[in-house]
Amino acid sequence: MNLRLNSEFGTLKAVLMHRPGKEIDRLTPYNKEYLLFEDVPYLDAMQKEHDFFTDLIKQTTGAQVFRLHELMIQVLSDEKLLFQLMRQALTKSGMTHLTEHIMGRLSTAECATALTAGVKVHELKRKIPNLSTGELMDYAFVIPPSPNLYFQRDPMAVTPGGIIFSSMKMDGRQREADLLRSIFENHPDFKENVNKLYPVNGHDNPPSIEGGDVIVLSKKAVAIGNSERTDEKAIYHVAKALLAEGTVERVYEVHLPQKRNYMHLDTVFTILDENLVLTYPDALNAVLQTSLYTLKEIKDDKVHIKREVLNVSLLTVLEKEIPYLEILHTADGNPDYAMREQWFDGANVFAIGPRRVISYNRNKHTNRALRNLGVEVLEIPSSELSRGLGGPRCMTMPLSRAKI
Ligand SMILES: NC(=[NH2+])NCCC[C@H](N)C(=O)O
Repeated sequence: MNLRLNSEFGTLKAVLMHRPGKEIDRLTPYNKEYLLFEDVPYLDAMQKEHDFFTDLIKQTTGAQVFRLHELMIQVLSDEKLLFQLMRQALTKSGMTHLTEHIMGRLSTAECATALTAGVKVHELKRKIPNLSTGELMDYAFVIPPSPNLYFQRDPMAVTPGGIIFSSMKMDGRQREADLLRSIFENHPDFKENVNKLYPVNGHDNPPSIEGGDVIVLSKKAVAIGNSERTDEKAIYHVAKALLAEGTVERVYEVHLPQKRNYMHLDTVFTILDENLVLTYPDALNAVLQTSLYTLKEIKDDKVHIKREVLNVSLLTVLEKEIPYLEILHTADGNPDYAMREQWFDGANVFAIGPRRVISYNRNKHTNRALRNLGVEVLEIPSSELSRGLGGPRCMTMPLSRAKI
């Protein structure tokens, strides 16, 4: 599989998803904020909604749907890799000395679950009775959970020039990117086809960037949100790698307001076809500053790039890159409904083909506006999935699409 994508809307051929699991049941009213949830979801209903979503993708596109848990089990048979991930997962609680102990007692599938759902002291004691966990209370996490894993969009990004492995900003999501990187760099189906653009080798603590901030504008241009989650230093490094690779000629840095409902660029707009963009109306006014990176020269193996501050709005950038641009506002521009639907990711639909999208059923004003324009809208149930504040695009990591 050629792990490069040259559009946001070519007919979907392969996608990676994660079915929400036990990690969701770790959320409580007290940790939900730290773990970036708005509420405490009901897992059974959430899984049903997610299964509906996955089946719909399979039925309507015939695309191959990879599941994170299965890929994890496949790569974790490599003990060295498992050791590395397990040790890292135990760092926060200061329990790295338990790494081999845990690996010796749990099957590979159980280790995969432990790495995503987390493990509490009392759960571990049931498996390993004479465990020394020092000061840790029975209900403390030995391994913290990763409830945001169903937002597979964020731990990496596939661009026309290769893959960006994220460096997650928020404490509660940091391990997600390492997990994805371990899979893509080791799984036989993928590893030969990874052209890694980021992190740059030798960077121990790379500046943060998250996949939701990366949008392919065209074969030659990529936009990256400078946001609550993505740092301008990361954008600089990614721009340099992308421009040096040669497929992409322009990288835009789009400055977003640092607000929860603008957390990533894909909360503000998505591209549905060669010339159709769905956007939250306020965003076009709020986003007023962009910078453009282009290649200056490559001399003696050194890459030199140029950054120009454009001081133009997001709309101007989109108009420049997308010919005959047609903009559709969420909720058809009605400010009250647009605001409500933006909170539940109205602009964050998932394009499975040109003018063919999957959208939350709750965003009915946006869905109606899309249909009026001739877009095929496939709705998915959204009572529980939406509680993590991410939409259909956030929940998918497309790996292959028909070329545009
Ligand atoms: N690509 C996206 N917009 N992802 C949404 C992620 C939501 C998640 N709860 C977070 O705060 O990180």
